Amino acid sequence: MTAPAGIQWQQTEARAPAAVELRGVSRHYGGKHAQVRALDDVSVAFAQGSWTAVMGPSGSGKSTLLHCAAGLERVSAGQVLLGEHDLTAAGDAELTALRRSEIGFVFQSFNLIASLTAEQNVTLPLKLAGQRVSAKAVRRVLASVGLDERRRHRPRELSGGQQQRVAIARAMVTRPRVLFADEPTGALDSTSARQVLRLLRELVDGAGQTIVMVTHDPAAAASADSVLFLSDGRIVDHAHAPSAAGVAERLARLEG
Ligand SMILES: Nc1ncnc2c1ncn2[C@@H]1O[C@H](COP(=O)(O)OP(=O)(O)OP(=O)(O)O)[C@@H](O)[C@H]1O
Repeated sequence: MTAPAGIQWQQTEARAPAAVELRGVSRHYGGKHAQVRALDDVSVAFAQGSWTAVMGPSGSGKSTLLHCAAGLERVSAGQVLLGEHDLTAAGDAELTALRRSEIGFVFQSFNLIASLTAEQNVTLPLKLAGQRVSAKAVRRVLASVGLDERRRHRPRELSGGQQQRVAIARAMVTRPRVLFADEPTGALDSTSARQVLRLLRELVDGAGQTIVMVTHDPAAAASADSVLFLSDGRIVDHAHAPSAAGVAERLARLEG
C-alpha cells in the first residue's frame, strides 16, 4: 500500500499508545541557498511493544529520523513526543536526562569502550543516569544476551556479534522506553546477524520493548513487525509483517 507523502502513519492498527511520536517533523540542513530537507513534514507514531524497521534509498533521511526521534538531533519544525515528554520543548539538561533514562541506542559499529570489560560497559549508562548500580542486574542483562560468561572480556576479545550483544545489553540496562538501532546487523556476518535479530525479537515479544531500527537489509527488516519506507525525507510506503522478498521489491522500486 502506498501512502501519500507526508501522511500521518500509525504504526499498527492496534490502539496501543505510542512510545514515541513525530508530529509534522522537518529537519533542514545548510543555509538559505543550499538547503537540504533531510526530513520533510514527517508524522508517525510508533506503538508501545512494536518493532519497526526504517528503510529507504541512501540519503532518504533514515538516520535523521532516528536521531530526531531519539533526541540526538534537534528538529527544524514539528514535535517529537516520547510518551508524556515533549523532546522538542525540553532544554539541554532535560534532554540529556531523558536520553540517559528513556532511550537506548545501538550503533552499527557497536561503540563499546575498548578499555572496559563487557560488564563495565553495561554498567556505564546506569552510572551516567545516576542510578544505583546493581551488580546482579548487570549480570542478569548480560545473561539475557547470552554473555554472562564473557562479562570480564574486553571488546577486542569478543566477536562482532558478541560485541553487538554487549551493546544491546548496555542499551537495555536502563530499561529504556524505546530502543533505537542504526544498522545493528550492518557489520555482522549472517549467523551473528540472525542471533542479534533473534535477540531483538525476544525483547519485543518477551519484554514488550519498543524498537525502531534503520536497516539496508531486507532480511533484517522482515524480522520487524512492520517496515516504514522513506524517500526524499518523506514517508512514502509502509508494510506490515512483510517478507524479505516483498521488502526488497519495494525498496528496488524506490531506488529505481
Ligand atoms: N549534518 C548534515 N549536514 C548537511 N546535510 C546533512 C547532514 N546530515 C545529513 N544530511 C543530508 O540529509 C539527507 C538525509 O541524510 P541521512 O543520513 O538521514 O540519510 P540516510 O537515509 O540515513 O542515508 P544512508 O542510507 O546513506 O545512511 C542527505 O541528503 C544528507 O546528505
